[in-house]
Amino acid sequence: MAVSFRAISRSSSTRAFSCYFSRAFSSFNSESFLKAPPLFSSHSRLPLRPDPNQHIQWVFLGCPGVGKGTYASRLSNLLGVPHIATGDLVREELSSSGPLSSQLKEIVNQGKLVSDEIIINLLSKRLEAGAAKGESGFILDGFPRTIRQAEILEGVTNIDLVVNLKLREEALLAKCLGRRICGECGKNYNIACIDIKGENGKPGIYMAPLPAPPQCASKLIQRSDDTEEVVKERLRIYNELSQPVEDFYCNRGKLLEFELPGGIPESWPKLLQALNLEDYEYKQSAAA
Ligand SMILES: Nc1ncnc2c1ncn2[C@@H]1O[C@H](COP(=O)(O)OP(=O)(O)O)[C@@H](O)[C@H]1O
Repeated sequence: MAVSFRAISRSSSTRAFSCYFSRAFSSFNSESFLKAPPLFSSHSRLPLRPDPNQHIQWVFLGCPGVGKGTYASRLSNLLGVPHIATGDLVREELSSSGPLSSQLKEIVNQGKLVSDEIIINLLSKRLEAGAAKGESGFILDGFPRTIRQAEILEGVTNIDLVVNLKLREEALLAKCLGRRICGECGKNYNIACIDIKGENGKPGIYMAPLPAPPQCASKLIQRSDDTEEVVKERLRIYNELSQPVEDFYCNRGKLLEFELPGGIPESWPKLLQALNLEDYEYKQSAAA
């Protein structure tokens, strides 16, 4: 099935982009963009076991530091679909010696967004590579971030579900500043201990640090854009651009809002419950 770009050629503002994306996606095998019914039904009370044949096209939205990567990656393991984070694609490009590298470095280190054109080019290459390996479905993390990206995505495929992760503003900065990554295996850890007291009817929130195991502890690095000044700019830009994207998916009945009640032990079971999913391995290890 060929990807049709007609749907995104409705206005002159999107026409230029549709031409660009016709080229960007021209060799892309649209198998990875086939529509499939959602995995869960909000009316069903039965917990669903992940079905390996199920095609999933989900998006994770949320502020920098909210934990999109953590939860999207856990769900991707559970559901057997790739977790595709546009931030990772940007960082891979940054660490390469490709022509885009120095241009991207300046943008990312200022906390600004990369152009829609560059980001979709990186994403379409990643999807093409995945389709060539037989990947099917995806959980997108960090895309779309602008209304234009959302419109373009909607024009080329059907997104089944958009999960909007939310966390108290006070915790976001601390979480970004505490983030550490293993330079070898790429796993994320966090040294911040967040303990916000409840006030004015708002519940408190406690998020324990996520320490690195011994094999990663000596190899921890901090992202160059996780400095206070840059994180504040990323949060400002996110807050400025996110509302129209949330409205876009809300109007289409695809948005699931999820307020994180705490760290992973509190949030993961509740998120699964909201998605009507069960993680049998996690249940067993938690009960042990
Ligand atoms: N969809 C996107 N559109 C534009 N730029 C993006 C997008 N996704 C990632 N980037 C760039 O990569 C950087 C890192 O992204 P990410 O790891 O998702 O960080 P964050 O913690 O800010 O959500 C962003 O600050 C931005 O420069």
